Order: sequence, then C-alpha cells, then structure tokens
Amino acid sequence: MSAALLRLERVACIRGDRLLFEGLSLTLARGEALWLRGPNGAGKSSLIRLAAGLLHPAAGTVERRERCALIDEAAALDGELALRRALDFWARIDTVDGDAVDRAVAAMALAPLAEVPVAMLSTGQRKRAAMARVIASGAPIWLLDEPANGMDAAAAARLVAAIAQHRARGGALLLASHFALGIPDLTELDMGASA
Ligand SMILES: Nc1ncnc2c1ncn2[C@@H]1O[C@H](COP(=O)(O)OP(=O)(O)OP(=O)(O)O)[C@@H](O)[C@H]1O
Repeated sequence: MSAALLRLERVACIRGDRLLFEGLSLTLARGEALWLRGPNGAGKSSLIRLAAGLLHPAAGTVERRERCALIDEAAALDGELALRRALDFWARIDTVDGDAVDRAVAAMALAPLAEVPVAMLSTGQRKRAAMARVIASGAPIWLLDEPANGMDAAAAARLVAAIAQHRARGGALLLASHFALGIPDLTELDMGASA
C-alpha cells in the first residue's frame, strides 16, 4: 500500500472569528483525485490553502509528504514578463528544466502566446498559463482551486487530459470546484452548508 502524499487529521479552520469546519480528516494517495464540493462560502478554498500551508489549522495536523503546486485566485506569474519568461522563472525555483516548460506549454496550447506579457492575457489564457506552471513544476501534489474558471471547452479538455496524465504518473489532486469537469474516478468530499 502506498503512503498518503497528503494527510489532514481532525483539522479545524477559523477565518475571521468564524469556525468554518472542524474534525475534518482526509488522505490523498498517489493517483487519487479528491473533489471538494459545496456551496459558496463552504470553505473549499480555505481547505486548499490549509493543504498548501498558506493557512494554519486552528486544530489538527496537515502533513505533506511531497511538493505541492497551487492554483488559486492569486496570480503566481509576473504580469510584466512575457509568458515564457514568467514560466521559466518558476521553473528555476522548482528546479525543473526547459523541457518541462516546453511540455507544459504544449499541454496547454500556449506556444503562440509565449512572447505576450502575462498582464495582457485574457482571463482564460491566464488560467491556462497558471495551469502550465503547475504542470511544469513536476510537483506530485496538485492543489487546484477552480482551475477551469474562465477556460473555454478546448482548454478545459486540455486541463482534464493533463490531470489524467499527472495521476497516471503517480501524482494526486485536490480539486475545489463547483463542477466535476468530467474528471473520471473522483472521490467526493462534500463540504456541506455555506458559511
Ligand atoms: N481572509 C479572510 N478573513 C475572514 N474570513 C474569510 C477570509 N477569507 C475567506 N473568509 C470567509 O471564509 C468562508 C469560506 O470561504 P472560502 O473562500 O473558503 O469558501 P469557498 O467554499 O471556496 O467558496 P466559493 O465557492 O465562493 O469559492 C467565507 O464565509 C468567507 O467569507
């Protein structure tokens, strides 16, 4: 049996002065995709940020056994850089080579946009660029908060294909989304009522 890449044990999350959830436990194994679903305000993004280490749990533990790559509403790519240079910047931080960036650019069909400054990309193009950064990172744990928002059907299909390849290579995925996006074999975690 393979060890979990990510494990949350009896985690509680407080934002502002409100308890969003408590006693929440989950494990994410290699090849697994866990879909966080629930209404606006249920705490899906907060759980993703807890998993990433960007929020600290009010109780419980978060254990990451591997590197994570995150998409959330915050922009990771430098808006002033041409897309390719912005991706190369992150590749150096992630210590991956140019081939990894080439493959990620191809996976999200971004080659024609390589020289366009990130700030000039459209909403969907920016989401594709963010996804390319995740793909290029080589991180085994993907934490994706509404990754398909703003993507057209072709881009969403590329996202689903990239997720399938990631899982086939032993990667895992925590997905916060209002839609299953057509991803097969998802484990669901219903975050319940809105906060
Ligand atoms: N920085 C913050 N300070 C205080 N409260 C916050 C903060 N960020 C989020 N919240 C609150 O935490 C609750 C959960 O927010 P979160 O973004 O995790 O929900 P969500 O399930 O991802 O919602 P959505 O479906 O709208 O994206 C909301 O009530 C929100 O107002």
